[in-house]
Amino acid sequence: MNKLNRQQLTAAGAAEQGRTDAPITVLQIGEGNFLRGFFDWMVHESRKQGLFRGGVAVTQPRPSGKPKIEALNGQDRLYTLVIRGLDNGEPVERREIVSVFAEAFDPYGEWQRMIELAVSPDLRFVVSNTTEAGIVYRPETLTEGEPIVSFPGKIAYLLYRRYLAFDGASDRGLLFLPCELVERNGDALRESVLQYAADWGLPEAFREWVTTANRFLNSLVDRIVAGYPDQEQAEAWFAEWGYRDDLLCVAEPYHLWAIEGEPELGEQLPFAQAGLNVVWTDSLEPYRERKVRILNGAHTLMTPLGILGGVEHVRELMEHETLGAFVRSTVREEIVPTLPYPQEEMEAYADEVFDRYLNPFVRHRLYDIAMNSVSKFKVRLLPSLEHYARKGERVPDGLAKGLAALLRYYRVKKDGAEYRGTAFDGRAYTVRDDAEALEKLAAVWDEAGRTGESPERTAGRLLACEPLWGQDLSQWPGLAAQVAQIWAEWTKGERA
Ligand SMILES: NC(=O)c1ccc[n+]([C@@H]2O[C@H](COP(=O)([O-])OP(=O)(O)OC[C@H]3O[C@@H](n4cnc5c(N)ncnc54)[C@H](O)[C@@H]3O)[C@@H](O)[C@H]2O)c1
Ligand SMILES: O=P(O)(O)OC[C@@H](O)[C@@H](O)[C@H](O)[C@H](O)CO
Repeated sequence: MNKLNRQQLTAAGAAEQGRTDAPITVLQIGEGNFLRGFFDWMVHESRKQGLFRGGVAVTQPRPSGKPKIEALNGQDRLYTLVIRGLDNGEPVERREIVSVFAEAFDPYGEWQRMIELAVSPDLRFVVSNTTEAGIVYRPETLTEGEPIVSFPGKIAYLLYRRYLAFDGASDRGLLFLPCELVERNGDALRESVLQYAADWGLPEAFREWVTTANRFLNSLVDRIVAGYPDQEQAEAWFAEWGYRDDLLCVAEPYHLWAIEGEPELGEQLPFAQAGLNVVWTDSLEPYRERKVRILNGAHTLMTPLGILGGVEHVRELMEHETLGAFVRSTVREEIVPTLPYPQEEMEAYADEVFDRYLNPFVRHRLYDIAMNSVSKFKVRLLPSLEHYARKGERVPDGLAKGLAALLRYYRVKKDGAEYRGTAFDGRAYTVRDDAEALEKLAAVWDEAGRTGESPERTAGRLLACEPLWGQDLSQWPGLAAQVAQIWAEWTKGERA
């Protein structure tokens, strides 16, 4: 069977969407599922209605993402998005062949192309999704002619080339739309960019231009994009559609993009006009906190415990008698009360989220959600624990159990290039996270194994890893003992 290619577009009568002559107005840093199931789909929907004419050039943010770029090019830069789930209680299943990519290339191999795009007069938007680990400042040397590794470092250099190319013209700045679930993601990106500019001694006038001629919009994205489905489902669809698609992606119907900015910006990005749930607001905070702390927080809460207990998907976990009840009660009784907004609204959102988790058509793998769980914990769950610690109260049981599970999940050993842990039933799993985080946590667990120290001491040393948590959690009275107590219960076989 053939791979997806442009002929299928023609067959689907979608020639207009298949246009390849639209100018590239968007540079996309991120080839992952989320952007394909969210931003690119929005561009696709807007193009279908003739509201947006630009094309997207997509690049991967890390050298390791190259295979997906190659896979995209291997199918004419097309992919299929299936939107599946309950929409206002009604089951929906829609298939779209998304054709917004005018180019897909490896910025590490084709650095010159990246620079050409950066200085293109057509370019107007830069969209990104590099996970929380991507918008991070890590000192890096600037060597002319060589690609910059980090995402914000790349932007700093590319913006400098644009500044030089247009002689610092104030109308040649770009609109940045980072989708990372980082608090005030636009501000965070801008600050990192400025830090690189300062490190590299770029002129003050350039730094001024970065802040005055460019817009780094803070935004909050909300849609569960589960990515590639189970193979059995994929094969059934391929047989039905008559083509194979390595980049097949499944998402739920629900979507929300809250963007902090004046509504007039919507004229440049006409997503709301296309009928999409895109909200321009002057205050993102309520949207952000509600979503990150409840929806993402609950994901981060359930993931380590689920994987350790041999559960594979979110829905399966929510249907599990004890684990599902654990998640619901921790969210309702321990997370919702920490949010400074009307409680009824927060409870209603939590219930809506539980329903989304139960979407019978989306199989969202805990293992996918588990990637980079350390930085996710810091942003998504730790603020809820802090709410209690700040008041001098003990961390409530559910949140403490989530933390204990996270630390136990990171009981890993290096095995070749991977870090491997062992679930409660002895099965091995691989943990994907920042190398420094893995190295640090593995070292603490290794020492614990060698010295036979008390579990409370091990918990204390894990909690003291300040660079991982942003603070020394071992200083919170009683927390190490609480974690050790939960581990002891698991050792006795009380695991749910
Ligand atoms: N999938 C969803 O439902 C969803 C919903 C909302 C937000 N998000 C955002 O998407 C992220 C996960 O992306 P996905 O679902 O597309 O998964 P994915 O695995 O398909 O893609 C992850 C992307 O992040 C990049 N990345 C990973 N670690 C990085 C690092 N250290 N530095 C730079 N880039 C890095 C990868 O190269 C890839 O492009 C989340 O962290 C969140 O910010 C996802
Ligand atoms: O996408 P991640 O890996 O940052 O986090 C996993 C999930 O919490 C996340 O994808 C949610 O499903 C999403 O944020 C819903 O909008």
